[in-house]
Amino acid sequence: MTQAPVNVTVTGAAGQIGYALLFRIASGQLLGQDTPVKLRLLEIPQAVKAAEGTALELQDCAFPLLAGVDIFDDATKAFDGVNVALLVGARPRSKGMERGDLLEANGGIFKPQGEAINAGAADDVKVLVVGNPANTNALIAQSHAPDVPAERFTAMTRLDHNRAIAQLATKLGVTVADVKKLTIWGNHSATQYPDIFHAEVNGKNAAEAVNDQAWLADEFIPRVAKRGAEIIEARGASSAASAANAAIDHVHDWVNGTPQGDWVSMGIPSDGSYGVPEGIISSFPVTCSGGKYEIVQGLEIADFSRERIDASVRELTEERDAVKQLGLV
Ligand SMILES: NC(=O)C1=CN([C@@H]2O[C@H](COP(=O)(O)OP(=O)(O)OC[C@H]3O[C@@H](n4cnc5c(N)ncnc54)[C@H](O)[C@@H]3O)[C@@H](O)[C@H]2O)C=CC1
Ligand SMILES: O=C([O-])CC(=O)C(=O)O
Repeated sequence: MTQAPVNVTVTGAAGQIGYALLFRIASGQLLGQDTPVKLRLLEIPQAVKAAEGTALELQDCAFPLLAGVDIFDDATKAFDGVNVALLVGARPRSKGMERGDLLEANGGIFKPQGEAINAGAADDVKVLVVGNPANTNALIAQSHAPDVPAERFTAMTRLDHNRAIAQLATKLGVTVADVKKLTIWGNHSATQYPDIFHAEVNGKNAAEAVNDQAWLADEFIPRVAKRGAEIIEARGASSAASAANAAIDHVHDWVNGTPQGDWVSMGIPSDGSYGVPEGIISSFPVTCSGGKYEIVQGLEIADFSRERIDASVRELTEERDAVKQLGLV
């Protein structure tokens, strides 16, 4: 081992994404093969026993990079000294629950977690919110962590990004490695906009290579945007391994950088770029280097894209206004 362990806190550790995520973090796929990790698992009291079971299995893997596993049911303790926080545990929508109820229930989770991050996180903390509604949950946590730089709070749209790359590669009969510069704009919801107009396939413009507006508007965009529902319908449970994979990709690239000539999609606090209101946590094309991300600037946005970006951003501002009314931000 070449350095001190990095503290990685995972909330909802006993859930299905947690189970797919923890082993990959412990094996070095999150931060790299030179970086030992200490896992700090946060669960609600009823699920601590299940988290303990997962910890036994982590031990049984004898991962050389795993420097320890601690389990908590108290957010303040779980986030003490955290360098990378993966906020996965969230309140799912139950039958008859209105959107406002869902936002309020999640406020009860992400407000205290934001406060705990503010109180105890390491100076270099990076936060990824996976639990839905991810963008607005990230906004809630961020607004309760005034001492942490706002840009450290991010929301996951990497699963949407990866889904879009895979659909595009299938359509064009190329490999996923041939597809670059795809963008997810907006919310991690059915209003998100997967944009292929700046994407490249083997160096050629992807929209020109597709040359099929009907496929783009009526198949590709809705398929990517509603893929979560398609998985639930097929599997009887929501995406777990692919969500964990995307969380690994998101943090890995944030920490280690994006490859030259490509970019990724991250839900990040808007700086006003591309007409997205400052402060809301919306998905943008970004490049990462030296542990920081930067929005890709200067992309031309035609009317087709503008309408769709605006619709998703409108939903995000409505969510922000709703949590504002609830006193959560
Ligand atoms: N952003 C994205 O692309 C995706 C987001 N998701 C979301 O990720 C979240 C987790 O999904 P799953 O693991 O499948 O759910 P799950 O229900 O299997 O697990 C959630 C876990 O969170 C725990 N939890 C609840 N409240 C908590 C709290 N206050 N502190 C700590 N832990 C808490 C629960 O006990 C449970 O073990 C859901 O909100 C889901 O909608 C899922 C797929 C993709
Ligand atoms: O829809 C869900 O609950 C899970 C999700 O976010 C996704 O698969 O994109």
